[in-house]
Amino acid sequence: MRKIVVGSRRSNLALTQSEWVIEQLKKHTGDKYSFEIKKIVTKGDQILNVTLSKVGGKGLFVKEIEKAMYDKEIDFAVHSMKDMPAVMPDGLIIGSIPVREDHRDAFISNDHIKLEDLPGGAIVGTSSLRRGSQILAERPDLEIQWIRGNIETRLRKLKEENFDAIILASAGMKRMGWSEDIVTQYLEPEICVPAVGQGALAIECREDDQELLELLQKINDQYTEQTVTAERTFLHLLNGGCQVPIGGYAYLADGEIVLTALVASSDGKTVLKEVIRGTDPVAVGQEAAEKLKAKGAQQLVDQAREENEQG
Ligand SMILES: NCc1[nH]cc(CCC(=O)O)c1CC(=O)O
Repeated sequence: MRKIVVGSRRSNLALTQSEWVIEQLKKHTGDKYSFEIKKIVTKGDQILNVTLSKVGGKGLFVKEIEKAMYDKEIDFAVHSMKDMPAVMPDGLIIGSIPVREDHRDAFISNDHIKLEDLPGGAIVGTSSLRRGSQILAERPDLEIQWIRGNIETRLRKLKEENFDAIILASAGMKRMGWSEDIVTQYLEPEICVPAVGQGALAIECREDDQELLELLQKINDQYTEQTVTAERTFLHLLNGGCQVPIGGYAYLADGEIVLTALVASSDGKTVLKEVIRGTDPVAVGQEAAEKLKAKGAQQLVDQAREENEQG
């Protein structure tokens, strides 16, 4: 019997996701394998009081985990797809993309007041440029304030601090089994295009671990893989990092991928959006990037990067 060690961040969401993946795998393994979770503290978990986009973005949550994988202290790790960098480091691959949870953002307000009914000047907490921008595009009279911390911390801050509403990923809420009584409304992509990969998981492992790769493929979901590939191709070609509001969401309809891609300014005054259809996920992602660049997306990305570098 092989013992498979799963590296996980120590947040409740990360642990829940790792446990969920182990449960799915166990349906295919019988007692051929045993599983153990090893908790790993990442840099991103340590600096929770700084704006994420200012300290280095997505890589923050995955570096330590990848080192443990190279050192063979762990065999695989479960990440939220939206926290994954566009390009994988040498020797590691995404060995499996399981079926996606809810892709939408969840709007959560005190007293369950809907987004359209919030009074002018109401304060919405988010640390996501993408969410802030799209909320302001819809409701320019609201105020966006940065809020940080894991899901539990943000929900506590909504109650205890001066926020009228916050926005979280539905997927995180649902995975924790909390959504029903807490969420005020789910924001459809027409209102708020989700983060690329939102709701999906990425299982990362060593590329030469054939035995594990074979096992992980059993819980790979083709639909999710194709749609996420379209989204990630777009993100990669825009090369925006965390510094500019970018969103992307794809679904399949009549055998075609339908990708909605968005690049915007942080104040929500400029919103560039394209809907692209096609059968090849990579081609769809490429076309979305090209069309948005033709509309001026690259200038938005470059402008945001300059502002960020100036402090
Ligand atoms: N930004 C952090 C993050 N990364 C992944 C999730 C959970 C949802 C998912 O799997 O996409 C969250 C929380 C959130 O955005 O509210």
